Amino acid sequence: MLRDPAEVRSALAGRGRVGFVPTMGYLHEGHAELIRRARAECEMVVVSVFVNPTQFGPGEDLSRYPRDLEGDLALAGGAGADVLFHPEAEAMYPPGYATTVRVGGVAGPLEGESRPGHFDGVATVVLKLLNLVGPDRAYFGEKDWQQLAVVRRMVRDLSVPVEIVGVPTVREASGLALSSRNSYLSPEQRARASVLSRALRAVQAAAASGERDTGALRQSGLAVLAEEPDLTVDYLAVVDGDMRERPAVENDSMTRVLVAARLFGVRLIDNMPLFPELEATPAC
Ligand SMILES: Nc1ncnc2c1ncn2[C@@H]1O[C@H](COP(=O)(O)OP(=O)(O)OP(=O)(O)O)[C@@H](O)[C@H]1O
Ligand SMILES: CC(C)(CO)[C@@H](O)C(=O)[O-]
Ligand code: BAL
Repeated sequence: MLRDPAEVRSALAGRGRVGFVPTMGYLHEGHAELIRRARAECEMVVVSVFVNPTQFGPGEDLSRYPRDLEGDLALAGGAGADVLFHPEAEAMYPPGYATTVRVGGVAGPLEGESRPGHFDGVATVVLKLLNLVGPDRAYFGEKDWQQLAVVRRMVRDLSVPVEIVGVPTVREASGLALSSRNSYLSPEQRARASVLSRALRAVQAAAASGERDTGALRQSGLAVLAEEPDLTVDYLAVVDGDMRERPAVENDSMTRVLVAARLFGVRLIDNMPLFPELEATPAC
């Protein structure tokens, strides 16, 4: 394990192609899938575990975010990581730190509206981590679809020399997307949280039966979410590859349905392609 940001690059120098998996820890099988993909494609695999304070808003769950460094070391190593990078917040943001990366466009709607400043924190820490590690490829989960779009935009706009790889969402048998925040839920609550993926599938089914009106597609998902009395919808949106909602959807592999909702006080997000049969991992 490495803790000093100044040491990471030198530890990797001359060791071949580097794959990087940035995380906030409390690793699960979703993270393991990213690490295995990196292991299959790169000579060196670096996983970072850093609960980045700048991407949490006031009143969000920074102080109670789950942590388990021993478990993370075991899971990351088991999935094929060579190095676990776990910096201190003070080392990443030393006194006097005064720079923020702000992505426009794709970062604006949805999570951008619900969590003001969130993507500034994500973009800033991801750029710092990419600069510190210097990977050839960096792996991000499709579970955070908008985050993946924000990172791709930033990397293109700032000419960061890295290939961004998106990895499909790993789910429980119930359909629930794996997420560190699922640990806030009891087993019974977790079973009920599968309502999110059922809502997304209902939207897919409506599209498969020919519906193209965005409002009607949304309604088919909202109707499923309404079956769960303890759920508050934050958003359910059908968007294009630029995260824009349009009156009618196009039969495009980048058309996506995204949902965010609060269930038993826990904020969960998920997404699926509207036309799964067209799904193609977008080129870097
Ligand atoms: N179920 C999953 N399948 C694939 N990738 C995932 C999954 N869950 C998380 N990831 C990816 O792992 C990386 C690190 O995510 P993070 O550490 O925030 O985990 P998380 O489970 O998404 O946590 P949170 O509950 O805070 O959203 C991100 O690129 C994220 O998209
Ligand atoms: C990309 C990331 C590690 C930045 O802190 C975080 O947003 C996450 O875990 O998805
Ligand atoms: N996986 C997204 C990180 C966050 O919610 O802050």
